[in-house]
Amino acid sequence: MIEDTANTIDTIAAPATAPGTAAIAVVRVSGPDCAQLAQAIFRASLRPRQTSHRAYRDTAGSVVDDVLVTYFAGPQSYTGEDVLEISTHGNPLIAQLVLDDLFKRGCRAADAGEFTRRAFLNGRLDLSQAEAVMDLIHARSARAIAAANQQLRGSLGQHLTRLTDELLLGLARVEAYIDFPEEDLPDEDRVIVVDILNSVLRGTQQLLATHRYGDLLREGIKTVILGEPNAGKSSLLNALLGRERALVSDEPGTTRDYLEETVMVGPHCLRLIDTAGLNPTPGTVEALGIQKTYERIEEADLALLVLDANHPAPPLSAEVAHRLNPNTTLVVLNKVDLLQGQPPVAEAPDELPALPLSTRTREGLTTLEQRITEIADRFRPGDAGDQIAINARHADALRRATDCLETALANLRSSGPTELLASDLRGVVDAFGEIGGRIDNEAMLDRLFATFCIGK
Ligand SMILES: Nc1nc2c(c(=O)[nH]1)N(C=O)[C@@H](CNc1ccc(C(=O)N[C@@H](CCC(=O)O)C(=O)O)cc1)CN2
Ligand SMILES: Nc1nc2c(ncn2[C@@H]2O[C@H](COP(=O)(O)OP(=O)(O)OP(=O)(O)O)[C@@H](O)[C@H]2O)c(=O)[nH]1
Ligand SMILES: [Mg+2]
Repeated sequence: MIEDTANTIDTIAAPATAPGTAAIAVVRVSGPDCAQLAQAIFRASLRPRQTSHRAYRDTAGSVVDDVLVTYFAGPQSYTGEDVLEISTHGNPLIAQLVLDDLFKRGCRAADAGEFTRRAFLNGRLDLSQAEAVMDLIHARSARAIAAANQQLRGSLGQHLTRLTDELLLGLARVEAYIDFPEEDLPDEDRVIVVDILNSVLRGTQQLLATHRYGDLLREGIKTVILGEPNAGKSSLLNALLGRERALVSDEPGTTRDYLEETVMVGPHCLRLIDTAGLNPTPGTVEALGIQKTYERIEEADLALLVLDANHPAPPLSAEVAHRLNPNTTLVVLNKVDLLQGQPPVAEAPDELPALPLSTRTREGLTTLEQRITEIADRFRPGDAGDQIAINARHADALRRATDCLETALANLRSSGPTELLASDLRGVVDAFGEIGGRIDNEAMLDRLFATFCIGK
């Protein structure tokens, strides 16, 4: 048992790799006891950041496994603390024996996210980077990985630092006048501060505009497949998915209730929703299904309208037509394998973009995937630069920042009290700081004011 030292930080341990049989399993340990643990378990002092091949011996001195072990001396580690990484043979039982032994030696089981939490608390990552680690692990598309990678490298933090620095220049001018309550903010300062606030507001709105794309990346692009009964909607879902997920039959009205599946299309993740066919004269149950189809169209980011290419397209009902956005709708003229070289009979309604396809021969499927990718890429707002895609927590903070900025601008227009103006600007600084998890804004302000000349 490791003695409890004056240091109250626990040494935590947990599997770092997923459970199950694999080539290797990694157990990660972080905290002040790592060096002592390494000495006791491997009977050697490990050189930091060098991987050694050792026998893992438990408290009884028996060899548990033949492992590779790496010791990281804090603060040069992922968590900023001393870290041990132990790679065992990839049998979950072996990893469990190692963990049990580590617990016997005084380690505590790590809570979910605790290694990254420690990295944040030790200043290795800001909060948006810590979130990016989680985003990376859960990313379900190449685009989502790219965005999370950028955020992990600090892109969002850098944007916010720029906006904060700009704002602080304005705040400094305002603060300078708080000490002279009898004097009003001079006009030349007022103009400068208004410019600054407008510029920060624009930057904030650019970041906010990436929220929808962030949601699409994190949750997948909701793509509804709709169309007349028997057109091949379920067959299209199966074709995109690459497996027979949905029931397919030559009987119209096969799909009664909608069903949803996640699929990768190029670099994007789609939440594909197969719906009940739009029968103009439905039975009772069918009508319920069609009502649900309308609701799914309403919520969708993207719509695939499937028509049978072999006969004229039925007119789109008003309920459907008004819910379809021409920029995010593709018409699939299906079953072109039956056309025998003739052009499609069906025409896309309302000049919607259409493409021929056969779920049977898979002709046109690659083109469809490309077109979907093009539309999905357009969801990414261009003006916030690179790959920023904020999450709901960021959006919440940025909305509060926007409110404070707008109040501050109104205050400047009406020559309101300088104290209130300063307090609103501090509100913006706080909201920006919250995104990076910065608690101590006061210290940041002190640092900046120390370099800024406010003695007018
Ligand atoms: N084996 C292993 N692979 C891994 C991780 C890990 O913790 N262990 N990571 C965890 O998720 C990611 C890599 N992230 C890491 C980030 C920083 C440091 C680190 O030691 N940083 C030190 C040294 C700087 C350097 O040499 O790069 C530091 O920041 O001071 C390690 C891993 C993905 N792959
Ligand atoms: N020849 C040919 N037949 C197809 C093609 N795609 C689908 N089918 C057939 O068309 C019929 C209907 O297919 P489904 O996928 O069930 O059609 P659906 O649109 O989901 O139909 P409902 O759920 O009833 O609205 C089935 O017999 C399919 O095998 C195709 O590209 N070519
Ligand atoms: Mg169907």
